[in-house]
Amino acid sequence: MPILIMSNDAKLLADLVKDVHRQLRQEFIKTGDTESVWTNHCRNVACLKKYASSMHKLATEHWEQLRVSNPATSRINWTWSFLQYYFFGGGLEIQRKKSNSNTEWPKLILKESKISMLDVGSCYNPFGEYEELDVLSIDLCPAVESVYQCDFLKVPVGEKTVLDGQNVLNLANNSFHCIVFSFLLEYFPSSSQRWTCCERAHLLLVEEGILVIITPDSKAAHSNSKVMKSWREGLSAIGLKRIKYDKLQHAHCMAFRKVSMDTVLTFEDRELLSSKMYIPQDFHNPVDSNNESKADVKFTEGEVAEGFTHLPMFDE
Ligand SMILES: C[S@@+](CC[C@H](N)C(=O)[O-])C[C@H]1O[C@@H](n2cnc3c(N)ncnc32)[C@H](O)[C@@H]1O
Repeated sequence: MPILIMSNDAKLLADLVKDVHRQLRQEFIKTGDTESVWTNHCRNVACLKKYASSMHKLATEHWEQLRVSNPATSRINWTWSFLQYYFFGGGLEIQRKKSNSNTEWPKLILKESKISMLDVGSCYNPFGEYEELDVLSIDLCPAVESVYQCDFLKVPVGEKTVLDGQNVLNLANNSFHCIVFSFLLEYFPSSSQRWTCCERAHLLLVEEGILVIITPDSKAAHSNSKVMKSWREGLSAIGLKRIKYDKLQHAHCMAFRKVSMDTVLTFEDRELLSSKMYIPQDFHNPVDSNNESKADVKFTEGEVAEGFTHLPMFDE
């Protein structure tokens, strides 16, 4: 297996990206106020732009080399090959048979044989290269012109998808065959924001549509199996059933199938399910002793040390 040796340039870029994640977490731990931390972050245009150009460069100039030398390490290749299997290679029919229910599944219609994809936190539109995908790429701060500006946490969801220039004004319910969160969820400092993203994905997907979640981790699969299990349980409670999991060299790659339409959650349900979307970094800062959700998750010191402390392709 080829080893990724990070050049000095790649390390600087990765440090910049990691620093933004770290600062957001620190602000959140200090104030406990997700809303104000997020609003301030979104106003910091200089920081967003620096992040966007660093991430773009890191992915296209450095990680791309690894993709070419060892395609099996690529989150982009993994996603594409899973979508081909599911939508064109009989995977969807296999899932219907497996579910063993009498559900009358609606016909899943591909427009002009294309899979409509929403790539959230796209940055540089990595899925734009595939002709069979009709991609709407969105980002808080796009690095390239083909990506639309949109805060996925806040954008209204309704009847239609409405674009205005380079901005997304509205996203349509039940309209996407696939939604991708590639290296997105760990950007957020709170598990409630990660949960909001997943609930929104559920709303936006057609029935039997696929949510792909990719999260960085260079450790062995078992090191964070507890975290991945927790995410799986949370998402299954709203009818997003995990049907594929692979551990790549630097990432966990997962596909969730939307198997049910309606989920009515109480405030308490939502609190509990949000807490399932934790990442080990949520508990790293020693000043977070007031963080109540800490009591819900028991990590041994070893587990914390083995956790996502290595934000993989960012750390090596
Ligand atoms: C680590 S980068 C991942 C880029 C790309 N998906 C990849 O796999 O290389 C995370 C991206 O998520 C974007 N992002 C963070 N919060 C977002 C939000 N609320 N709405 C849209 N994009 C967001 C960031 O601006 C950043 O470009």
